[in-house]
Amino acid sequence: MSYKNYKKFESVELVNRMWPSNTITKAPIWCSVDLRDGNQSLPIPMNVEKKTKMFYLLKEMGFKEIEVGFPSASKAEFDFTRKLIEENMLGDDMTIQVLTQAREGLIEKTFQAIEGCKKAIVHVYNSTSTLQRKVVFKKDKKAIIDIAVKGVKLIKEFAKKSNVEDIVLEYSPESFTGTELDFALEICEAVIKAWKPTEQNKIIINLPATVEMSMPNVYADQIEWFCKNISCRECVTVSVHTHNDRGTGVAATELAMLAGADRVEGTLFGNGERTGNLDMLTVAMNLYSQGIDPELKIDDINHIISVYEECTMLKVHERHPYAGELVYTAFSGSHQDAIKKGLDEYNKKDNEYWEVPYLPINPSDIGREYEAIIRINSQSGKGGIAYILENEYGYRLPKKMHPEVGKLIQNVTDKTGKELNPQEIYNIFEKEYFEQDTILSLNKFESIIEDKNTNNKDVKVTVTAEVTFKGKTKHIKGTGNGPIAAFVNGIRELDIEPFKLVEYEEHSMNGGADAHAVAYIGLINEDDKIKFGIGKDSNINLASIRALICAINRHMK
Ligand SMILES: CC(=O)SCCNC(=O)CCNC(=O)[C@H](O)C(C)(C)COP(=O)(O)OP(=O)(O)OC[C@H]1O[C@@H](n2cnc3c(N)ncnc32)[C@H](O)[C@@H]1OP(=O)(O)O
Ligand SMILES: CC(C)C(=O)C(=O)O
Repeated sequence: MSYKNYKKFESVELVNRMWPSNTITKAPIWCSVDLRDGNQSLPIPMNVEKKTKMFYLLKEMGFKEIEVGFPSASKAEFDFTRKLIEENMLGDDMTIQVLTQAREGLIEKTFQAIEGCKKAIVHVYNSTSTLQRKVVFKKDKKAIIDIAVKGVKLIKEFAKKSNVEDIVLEYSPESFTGTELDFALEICEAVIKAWKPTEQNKIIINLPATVEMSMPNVYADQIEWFCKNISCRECVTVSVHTHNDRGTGVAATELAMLAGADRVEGTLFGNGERTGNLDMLTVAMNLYSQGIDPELKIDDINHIISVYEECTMLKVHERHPYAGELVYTAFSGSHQDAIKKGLDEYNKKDNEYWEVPYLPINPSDIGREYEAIIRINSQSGKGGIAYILENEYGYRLPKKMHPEVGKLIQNVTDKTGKELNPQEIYNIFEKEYFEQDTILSLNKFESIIEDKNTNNKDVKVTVTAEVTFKGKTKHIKGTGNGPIAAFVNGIRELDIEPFKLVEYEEHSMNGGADAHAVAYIGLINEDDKIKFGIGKDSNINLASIRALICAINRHMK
């Protein structure tokens, strides 16, 4: 490796740079190039059937401008464009965009492809970069301008003859980021002069980072410089089209929007040449998470992923922003703890804004509500485990019980090193608290409130019960100010190590006919060790007694 083989990207001389102080307040005009730029970079390009499927997805999502292909490139591209038009697949408010090189035969074929369409954007490009002028075209600047202008004039002629009611021209100085800015401006001015746009019939000038060559702030400088220097700015829709070679395609687009871009081209999940195009979904979700309407329908991200994966045969990465399988999941203890507390707090009141630690958006906004937000492995903590037991199984463990249950599960994840799914967690929990070998068990139970007329303080409860203790049947009787106290007094005669009841919580579970009470009891023994028991029953008194017996058994085990 030799870093000396590479040259530094020159910064832009921009006086009174404005974009750093600007803010984004609305969605740009979106244009999906999935069916063209996305398609041209696939090992197996989409056929007409897959393009149709992808088209309907983009339509459903609310894209009004879609680059449907490069009709002069192949039969599939041409046939798909025809199908769209002939089968009337476009919505009234939609415009198709078609790409062509600035070559007569290709332009002619492009116009044949869009025959009969109401409105179309004809997108013509030629590379303008210093490098491509030298090594690909071997032409000077004037000759490169000639290619563009001739192409535009041809489009104008074909447009006059065409039956398409409304034709918008888009011109891309391809490899804009590798082009001297003054030359990019010069060629665009020549194109504008040849096309003669007006405020009502604007031209789209698309400034692609065909290859991402610099930091996103430099791209923003290029866009601001261009917007400030182009004549007839009001007749021009400035469009950006970034790629992701340095991994900053999203950042470059967002800064370009600050710098004056009106329109954004990109693809779903950033499919496209090499490292891909701009991921439009990420930009849209970034807007959404700042309280700005993205003007795209993204509320069923799983559906979008499934159509995308089927059509492109690519996979959305597990860590993909907003969409990846793991992005709404926390394995690590401190994250889980904070998420659980944040969700508890959020669900308590009518909050105006979503604010939950580690979750920039509410996953349910994009249809991810059924996903396990918290997943458990050896990095996880008690908060996450408590979250699973509560959310999946309805057990609201007392806070003081979390360390005990956490340890129970962590012992298993430490041993196996594997992730435990909720069912596996529940199985361990159930075995520990409901299916343990018992030293003490309850066979029959009856409680009588002795003095109904006194106020609560003086209520006396007498409990009679049959229990099995160390394999022998025993009948016990005890009195106390409640069923638990009465039962505790009743079992004093058994040979049970002394304990003190220090924690008690209860809640109901499920509803209607299937309702249960769940009680949690924490006992400390003479060594000051706390152990919890859980009891579940349709009767709250019995739930408490069962919790007490469970805690005793766990202590004596
Ligand atoms: C950055 C981008 O994504 S741009 C879009 C790129 N997408 C695609 O290329 C996908 C579809 N393309 C194709 O199927 C084919 O390239 C076609 C059908 C368009 C053209 O095919 P061909 O003419 O057989 O081959 P090819 O593309 O190699 O043509 C290169 C010639 O066109 C010239 N050329 C390349 N781009 C342009 C342009 N935008 N305008 C005018 N001429 C161009 C080249 O200089 C070269 O000229 P030469 O033959 O005199 O050396
Ligand atoms: C045709 C142009 C806009 C392009 O796809 C690119 O430069 O990446």
